[in-house]
Amino acid sequence: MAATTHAASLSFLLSHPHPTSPNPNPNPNLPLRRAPHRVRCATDAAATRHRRAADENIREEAARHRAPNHNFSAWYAPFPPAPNGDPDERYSLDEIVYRSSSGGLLDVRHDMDALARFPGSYWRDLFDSRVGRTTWPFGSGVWSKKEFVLPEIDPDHIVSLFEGNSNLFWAERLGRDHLAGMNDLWVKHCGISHTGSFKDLGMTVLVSQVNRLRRAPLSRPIAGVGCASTGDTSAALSAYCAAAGIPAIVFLPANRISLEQLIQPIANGATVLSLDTDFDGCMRLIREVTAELPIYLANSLNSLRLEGQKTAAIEILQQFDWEVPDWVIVPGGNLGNIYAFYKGFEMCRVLGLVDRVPRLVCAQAANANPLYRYYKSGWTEFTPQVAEPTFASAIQIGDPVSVDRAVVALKATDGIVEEATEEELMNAMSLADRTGMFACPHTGVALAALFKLRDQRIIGPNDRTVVVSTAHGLKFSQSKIDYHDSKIEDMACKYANPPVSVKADFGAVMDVLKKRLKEEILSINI
Ligand SMILES: Cc1ncc(COP(=O)(O)O)c(C=O)c1O
Ligand SMILES: N[C@@H](CCOP(=O)(O)O)C(=O)O
Repeated sequence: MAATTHAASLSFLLSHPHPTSPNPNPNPNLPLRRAPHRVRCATDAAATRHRRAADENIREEAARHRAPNHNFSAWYAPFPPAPNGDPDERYSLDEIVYRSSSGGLLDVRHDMDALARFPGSYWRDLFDSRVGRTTWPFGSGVWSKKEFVLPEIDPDHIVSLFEGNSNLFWAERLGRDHLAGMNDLWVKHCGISHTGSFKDLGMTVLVSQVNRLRRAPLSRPIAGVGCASTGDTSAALSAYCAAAGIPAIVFLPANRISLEQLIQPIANGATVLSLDTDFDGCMRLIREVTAELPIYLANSLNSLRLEGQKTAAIEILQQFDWEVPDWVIVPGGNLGNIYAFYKGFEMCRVLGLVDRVPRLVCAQAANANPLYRYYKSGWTEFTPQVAEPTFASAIQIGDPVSVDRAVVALKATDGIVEEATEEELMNAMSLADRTGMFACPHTGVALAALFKLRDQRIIGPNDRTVVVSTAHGLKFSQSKIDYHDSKIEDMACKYANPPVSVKADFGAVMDVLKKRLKEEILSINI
């Protein structure tokens, strides 16, 4: 352990150090300047003022435009700080460590004093100036917030697939017609992403740090990166490792993930172990294996992942022009993401980008609801469970590693935990699809929680509410096929919309359409 003499000062959990001197140094990243040594003709110069030379790639260009070092830094510290523990316990991010000396979780802490030397308006403007560009690495929604994520990493070590910057969808019809006139309902589509889930946000950070560790001068002996997965972490890990040329090893519970998820690591060249156990069993095994072999652990037990995932929260604020929504609803499984959202919102509050944080709701499948039960016990008793199968298969987790992180997030935001039965989550997903989405069952869990909280009038009609969609619906097409085939035992499948088989004959087709469109046709008097 690299204990230092510094107090583990200003964590973001402490109260807000007021932003002091504006000191907004000119943004080092924009506009891009041409290399002085490259000569272009005068007519070309105006048109291509912002373009790099043809023989230079965007990494090389970024290397020429190195941002000044403001001494921003980050390190690992125990989570939560142990009351009787060593207040100076901290570890460099270049160490390979997943647990504190007492065996607890770790958290990435930032030097908030250094960041707070710039006012909130500086950070808002800087982040806004980077959106939607191709500048390395800031074109990524994660790395556009690099100073809040991994401030010290060299851009040349970053492994990015330009993740983030995901769509924030105004769910106009779902809110108005199906949620008693909600007019400010939004869905943050984190699943419209490179590998089809929000895991890309964390994986770019983790794999970038591994890339840094493996390369000179650190040259750490890391043979590969491994994870246990319900299908999305494995897809993201495999893609980022393949992009960086690093071996990936994934442990999957046999027959419990979708075909679309399974094919992703196979296609990306990962070593795929299909194990005859559930996710919690895979998690136990990967922890044992990474303790024995030089394989770096990529699950969210590793707090680096959450640094990337928290940028989705910052992005939501940015998309609302730095206005804070009232509610954010997140489906929860291993429970890293709910904490990541809290961390992103809280960091923006502490640094003065916004003045409050939203209330968080964690939504669980009733078949895999250890957090919900804990919440209902008044946070008195946490009991891990053997999670039952659920259509929201990526959250079939009974012993979540980040349960303590989730509790901190929920307590600090006056949060709520809700659950959804299989029928509730499939109906919520299918109803959302009928209003133009193509949601995954996990998003269905979050939507079902919204329906309940709206019914109970806990969420009001004008509350600005964001539902976090965590994966792309196309990854879970079999569940939709079963639903629309009404093939699910004990489920009415009330929004099923099976295709109609019709003879290829004009009269037969007309009969079907007249029957189907009867009311619409009558209303326009054809
Ligand atoms: C699609 C999807 N949604 C939600 C979750 C829950 O995220 P977390 O495990 O961070 O709670 C996961 C993974 O667990 C997931 O893959
Ligand atoms: N849904 C996850 C489960 C593992 O979660 P992690 O965030 O701890 O990696 C998956 O897709 O594997």
